[in-house]
Amino acid sequence: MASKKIKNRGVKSLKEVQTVAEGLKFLYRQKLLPLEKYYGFSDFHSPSLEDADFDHKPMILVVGQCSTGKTTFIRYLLEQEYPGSRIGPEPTTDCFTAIMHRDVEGVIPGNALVMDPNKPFRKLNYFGNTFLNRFQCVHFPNQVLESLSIIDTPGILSSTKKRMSRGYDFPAVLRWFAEHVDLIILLCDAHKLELSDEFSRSITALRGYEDKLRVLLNKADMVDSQQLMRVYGALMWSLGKVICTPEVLRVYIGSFWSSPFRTSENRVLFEREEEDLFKEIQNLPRNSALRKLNDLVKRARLVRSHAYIVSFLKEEMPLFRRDNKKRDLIYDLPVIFSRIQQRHQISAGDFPDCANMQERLMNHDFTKFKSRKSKLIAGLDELLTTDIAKLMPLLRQEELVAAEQPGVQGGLLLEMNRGPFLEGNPFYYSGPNGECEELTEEAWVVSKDKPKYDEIFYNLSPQDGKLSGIKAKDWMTSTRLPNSVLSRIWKLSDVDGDGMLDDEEFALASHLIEVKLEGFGLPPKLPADLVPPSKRRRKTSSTENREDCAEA
Ligand SMILES: Nc1ncnc2c1ncn2[C@@H]1O[C@H](COP(=O)(O)OP(=O)(O)OP(=O)(O)O)[C@@H](O)[C@H]1O
Ligand SMILES: [Ca+2]
Repeated sequence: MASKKIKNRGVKSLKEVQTVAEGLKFLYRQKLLPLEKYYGFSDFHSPSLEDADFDHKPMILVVGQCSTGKTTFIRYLLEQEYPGSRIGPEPTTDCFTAIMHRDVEGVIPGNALVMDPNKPFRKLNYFGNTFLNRFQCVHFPNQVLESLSIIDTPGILSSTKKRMSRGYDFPAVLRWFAEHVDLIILLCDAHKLELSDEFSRSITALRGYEDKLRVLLNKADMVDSQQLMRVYGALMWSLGKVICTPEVLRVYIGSFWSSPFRTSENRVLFEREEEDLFKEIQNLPRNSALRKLNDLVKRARLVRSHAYIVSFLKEEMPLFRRDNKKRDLIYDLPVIFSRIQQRHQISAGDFPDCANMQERLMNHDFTKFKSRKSKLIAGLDELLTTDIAKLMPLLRQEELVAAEQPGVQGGLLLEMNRGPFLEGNPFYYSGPNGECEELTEEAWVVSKDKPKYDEIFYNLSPQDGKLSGIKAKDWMTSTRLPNSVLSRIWKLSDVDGDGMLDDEEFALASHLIEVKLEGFGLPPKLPADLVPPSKRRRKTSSTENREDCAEA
């Protein structure tokens, strides 16, 4: 789905805007940005927003401790390794990597990336050179990436690894990304759940964005059910200490890679979980406008509380003995917070983290703060009370249009709801019209093992030379490969799309399973030399006149 690029059309009032993104940009520039600048919001919280922040495709941030399987998960989702990625038991990823779509493959280093006005990363400049040396964008053609971008991150160090300084504020960078992405996927290792200090600090940085946070309890097939329950409990308890709303956190349990499950014990659970997760990812583009609106409202509320805090501190400063007063004010900040909350009827949730704010305030000269400017605050109140509401009809309209779109396609998401591997839609599969390969002279790669596969095929008692989807599924599931992979194999093997496998299609499926078990990737489309001989056709000028070619 093409992302909508909204040009700055010189909109003068809210009535003129045609899209939600355009409206949000207009409101931001008119009513929020002046306030942010006036009260030095970016010195305390996050840099100001730019047009690219409202236009970009949905983004997913993948975070987690070292070796929890972040890069593996991304490869699984894309069905493709990204250029330069490394996977291994030792800490491997040391860069923040934005994985994006482009027709040509390439890498853009951080310093150049923050110069590009069309990418939403310009403000990362703020985190300095050490960070930029650890930031890059890799781009290549991939169907999933046509509708979303993914951010791979360096592993959060676990307690046993010696803590080394990163040279940049890792939690602050995470927080910046958390603010700008649509979904945060936090991976944890069910097999080795030891949560470190850096983990707690990083999770704290995600506070306020819990609505985007999903936890993946990965490698869950490596432990038995009883241990899994214990790990799940321990995880929720640890997260509960750092995140205020652990009960609403969605945890997906499974093993998110294309290798077979270690045991079949919880297979059905893992499969359902993965299906739910993939559905959520698939729907990201549909919910993108609403998410951007939500984020702007959240930001506006924080800006409002910031304005009250800063102007309060300014007004409290005396002419003399300022240092003492500043110290007292910082010490009293919790009390000041609640006084402002009561006086202006602002909910505590709109306020920044108090300890963080105290730390930041130390480095500021309070006399330089600005006092209250009622006009600016009134504009902001108007934004929150009436302007956003005016965008609602546009939002509904966009949601209706988006609901018609298929959502994210490609990679493992390609075959969602297809083949006999998902409930509710057991055999439906519309054949790939006109995708028959042209007749080639190439031999069928599967031929040499066909007798071996035939034996299994006939043992499964096919009817009229074909194996039903249910029977084929039972057999394919016994390989313990995840359903998402088997579903892809099904799609590739059921060449004529009749929801059944004949002997050749079965041999092809078995061949692909072996390929997968040996650790190779699946082709996105069946290559010519894999198409079963009886399914090979010659392309003629008239489609009706397709002539079946005899077996070689
Ligand atoms: N679902 C899984 N089940 C079992 N092992 C897995 C799973 N996913 C990944 N692994 C293994 O875990 C190790 C770490 O994987 P990977 O490099 O993807 O993790 P990472 O989180 O990206 O690590 P880093 O933080 O170092 O970048 C690899 O050896 C990989 O093969
Ligand atoms: Ca990695």
